Amino acid sequence: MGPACRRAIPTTLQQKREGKLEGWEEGESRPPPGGRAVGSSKPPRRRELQATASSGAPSHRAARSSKPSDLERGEGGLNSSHGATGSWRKRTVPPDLERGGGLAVRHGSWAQIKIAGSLGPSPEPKDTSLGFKADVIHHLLLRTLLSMERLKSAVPAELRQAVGEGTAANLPATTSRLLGFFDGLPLFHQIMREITDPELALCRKDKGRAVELKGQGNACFSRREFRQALVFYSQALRNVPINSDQMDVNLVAAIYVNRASAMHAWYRRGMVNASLKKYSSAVHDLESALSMEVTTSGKDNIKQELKLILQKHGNMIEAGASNGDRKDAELLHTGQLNKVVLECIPTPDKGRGMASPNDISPASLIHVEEPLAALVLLICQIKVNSIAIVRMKSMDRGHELIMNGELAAANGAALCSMEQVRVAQAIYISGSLFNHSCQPNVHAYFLSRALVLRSTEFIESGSPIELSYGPQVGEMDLPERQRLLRDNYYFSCQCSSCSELNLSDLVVNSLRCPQSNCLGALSESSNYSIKENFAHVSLNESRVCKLSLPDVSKVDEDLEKVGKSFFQHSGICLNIECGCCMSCSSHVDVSYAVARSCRLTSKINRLKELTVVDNSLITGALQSLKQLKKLRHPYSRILAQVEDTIAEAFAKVGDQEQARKHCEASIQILEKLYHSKHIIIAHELIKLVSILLSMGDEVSAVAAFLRAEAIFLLYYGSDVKKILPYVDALRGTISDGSIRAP
Ligand SMILES: C[S@@+](CC[C@H](N)C(=O)[O-])C[C@H]1O[C@@H](n2cnc3c(N)ncnc32)[C@H](O)[C@@H]1O
Repeated sequence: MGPACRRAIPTTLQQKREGKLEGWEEGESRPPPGGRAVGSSKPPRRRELQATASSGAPSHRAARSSKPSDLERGEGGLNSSHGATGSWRKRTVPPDLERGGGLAVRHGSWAQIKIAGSLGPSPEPKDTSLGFKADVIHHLLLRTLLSMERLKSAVPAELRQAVGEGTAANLPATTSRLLGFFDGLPLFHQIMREITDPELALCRKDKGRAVELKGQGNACFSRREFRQALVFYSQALRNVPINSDQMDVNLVAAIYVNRASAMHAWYRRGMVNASLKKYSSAVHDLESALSMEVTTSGKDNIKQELKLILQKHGNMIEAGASNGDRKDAELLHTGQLNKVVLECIPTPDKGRGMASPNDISPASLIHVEEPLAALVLLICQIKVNSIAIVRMKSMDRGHELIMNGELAAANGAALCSMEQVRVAQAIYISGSLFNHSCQPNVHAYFLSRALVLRSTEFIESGSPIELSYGPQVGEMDLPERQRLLRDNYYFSCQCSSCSELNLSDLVVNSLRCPQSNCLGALSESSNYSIKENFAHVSLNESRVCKLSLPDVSKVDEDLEKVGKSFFQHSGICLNIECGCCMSCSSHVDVSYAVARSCRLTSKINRLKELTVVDNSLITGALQSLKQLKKLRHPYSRILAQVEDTIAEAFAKVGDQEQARKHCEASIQILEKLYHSKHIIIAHELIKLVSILLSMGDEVSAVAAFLRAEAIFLLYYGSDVKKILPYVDALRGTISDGSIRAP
């Protein structure tokens, strides 16, 4: 089914539609959500679309239904006209169709397929040139048109217009023309054969079963399980009797329309989400819609909507709003207008720290502070209570190409790698009251020398507000973080990631279990001794720290698979030495595995040093990758890095399909090590965008870009333009459609 078209409907016709039809027919006692109880005098529900209207969404969007019409008898559903106020409305039926069974087709819009099966006394069924009773023809046509968009898009524009603008007076003429057209269309006959084939459609019918399946479909729809709803509706159609003697016209129509609604739910939900400024959700829904869409015109419409979302998103940044969630955006607004209240509070194990008496929404501006100017020292050695001023530096020409609008021409050769470089060290009086966390909830960056802090997640009132002094979970394992903090800042980290077992630390530098079906991790250097509900971590002989073990009922599936022993043996003493699987206790020779892994990694990394890469080098690197995967844990950082290196090499030789595959593999690992909204994922997604654009896959590029942008906004808010100007340039390029495959 194609998405609702964005075409304006002439006012007079629209007015006719809006004014004409009354009366919801008896039928469904419990329509799917938002569909109004048929026959009820209550106004239809407004929940989602009211929100749409109040968010100032364009009216053509507000007018679309996000519910199944379950109109059953031909008049439920929504009018897809411009100028709607965003409330639910009855679907109106053009006057020309009120006389009996009939249909009108408007290109590109499922919602505009009108069914008027029982609006008035049906005329006597007429035999047609096809030899079917007229009512059967109509419903077979309906079935055809609803389930096979191909047929709909085959109708010439002129005929579509004639049908669309038809009046009661010329109904016989227009429907005859339509039938005449279909009669001469081989595709139509093929579809008719399929529909009337007893094997496929007309035998083994059971109306009771069809009703039951339709009910199950509706129940799924109510729960928003659209895929399953679709399955039930399709099964219902297979069971419903379709012949002139037994066919329950209304039942057939209802199932088709509900099925169409289920198929279309993603699209409509995407539109509603877009109107609510939930851009990430909107992109997800539209991608689902795109994957189900079979027609080129429908796909084009969805792609068009994706681009529009991108533009809207851009406007939102202009307005200073940040992430894609409406609630967050509202909270952010408050947060920005009324500066977040901060309190310096005592903490149990880190001295003083910062918190707020209020909840803080993601991307809120927490703090801005100029340094004590006299004490700004270039790359000075003073570390305690001073903060390193860092800048993001491009490591290749990718960003420059974006800014110049030349990314596509570069054919993915430059992948927009970024690195952080320290340019100065300074003292910030209030800034130095923020404690460190290896999984911070605040991101620190600099506008010139001013320190800016922004929340990257929701922070509950009273919770510690902490930034990272450098080391972070995902980037390095626990012993390394502890060492760095001790060496540079002279404290032993007590943050939550250094106090409780977490997945990332177990896998980041790990070897893989030799048992092929085991996801267990093997540390190459740390030993764990489990006593009661704690794991004591040591490196060689020296103690690193003590971790509490999370409740097994609360740990995620991955952590349980990776470190089963931690949970199975809680309460008793157990040692897990390095080289021993944390899940099944299998052993590997650590020194051999590590040495071989190093050799393989450096072979692959040679690709990075070469400006010209040839295919034989890549083939060698792929072989090394294969071997490396046998040694390293699938979520290990080394694998993420080499996947990234190989992606870049493939991009350089112009094999974008392979570049994409490896870039995506790298992102998947990084999502395990960090989290899906970490800024490192955003930088990787920009590389992916560059690859996708080189492939000419604009739709996927837009989706990846939106994800990246949402993360950047979380970290930099409206400052993203100043810190990462290429993001804005890239958005402009994508949304004005100027990038084409080279
Ligand atoms: C920049 S100051 C932060 C404010 C400090 N807590 C205070 O009371 O003034 C850095 C010091 O705070 C403590 N600290 C900060 N983060 C910590 C952490 N994650 N674990 C333990 N101590 C921490 C350490 O003593 C560190 O040297």
